[in-house]
Amino acid sequence: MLNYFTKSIFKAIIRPKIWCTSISKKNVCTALHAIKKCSTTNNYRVVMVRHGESEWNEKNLFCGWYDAKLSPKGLQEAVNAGKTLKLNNYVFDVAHTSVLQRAQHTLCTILDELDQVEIPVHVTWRLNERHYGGLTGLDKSETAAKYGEKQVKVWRRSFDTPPPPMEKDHAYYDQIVKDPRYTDEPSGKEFPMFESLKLTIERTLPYWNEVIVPQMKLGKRIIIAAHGNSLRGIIKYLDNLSDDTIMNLNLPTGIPFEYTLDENFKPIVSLKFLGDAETVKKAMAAVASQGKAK
Ligand SMILES: O=C(O)[C@@H](COP(=O)(O)O)OP(=O)(O)O
Repeated sequence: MLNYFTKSIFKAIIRPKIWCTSISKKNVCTALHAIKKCSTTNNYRVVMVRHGESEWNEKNLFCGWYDAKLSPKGLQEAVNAGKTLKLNNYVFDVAHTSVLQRAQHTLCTILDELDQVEIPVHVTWRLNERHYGGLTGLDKSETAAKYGEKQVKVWRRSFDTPPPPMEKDHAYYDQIVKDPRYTDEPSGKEFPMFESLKLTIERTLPYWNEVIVPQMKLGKRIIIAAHGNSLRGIIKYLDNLSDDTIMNLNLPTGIPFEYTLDENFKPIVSLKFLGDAETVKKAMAAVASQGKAK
C-alpha cells in the first residue's frame, strides 16, 4: 500500500510544479496534516478542508472530475486556512488529497503556511469530487433556468439521484478518461461516467476505513484536502445523517473544519469550522445559491 501511495504521490504531486517546487526541497510535497491527537483521552482529531475557490467555482460551472485550477481568491483562501491552522498550533503527520489540482494546491499552500511541507501526502482518486457526468462544464444557473431549480437541487444534493452520464462525445470525455493519472486506477469497471452522492460514498469510504482510520490508530495527525461532495460523503457517514439532512449541507471553500472522534471513530465533536461563524454561514448560503436561476 505504501509503495503504491509513494508512486501516486510522485506522479500526481510532481506534475503541478508551479506550486510544488517552491515549497518542497525533495520535489515531493510530502506533507502534513492536521490533527492534534488527544493522547490522554484516546480521542482523535482530524482536520478536513474543501479546496479554495476554483476557476470553475468562480464561473459557476459544474466541475466534477474536470481538473480546474484554483482562482486567485481560492489561493488566498488556502493561504488564510494555513494561517488559521498555524495560529492555532496545528501539527500534522500525514496528509490526504485527491488527484485534482485544486485540492492538491490548497493542501500544499496550507502546508507551506504551516512550514510542514515535508510530511507525506497521499493522493487518491477516491477523494476526487463526485463525477458530475453530462453536467460537467455546464453553467449551474443556466442549467437551473433550463431544467428548473428543483431538478438542479436534486442533481447537486440528492443522495441517490445521479446526474446524466458523460457520453463519449462530451467535450471533456477524452480529457478525463484518458488522463494518464488514471492509468493504474480506477479500473475500467470502477471508472465513473456519473456519480450520485451515494456512489461517491461507496468509493470514498473504503479509503477512510482502510487507510485513514488505521493511520489515526497509529497516532498520526491527519489533514484531508478534498472536495465539496467527497467530504459531504464522509460527513454523512461520520454523523450518520439522513438522506434528507445531507441535502442541506453545503461546504464552503477553503475553511478547515475539525472532527473529534472517540475510540470507535464516532464523532464527539462534529464539523467544527475553524472560522468565524457568520462568515461560514454566508459562505454556505452562497454555495447553496449557486444552483439558482438568475
Ligand atoms: O464539482 C463541482 O462543481 C463542485 C461542487 O459543486 P456543487 O455540488 O456544490 O454544485 O466541486 P468542488 O468545487 O468541491 O470540487
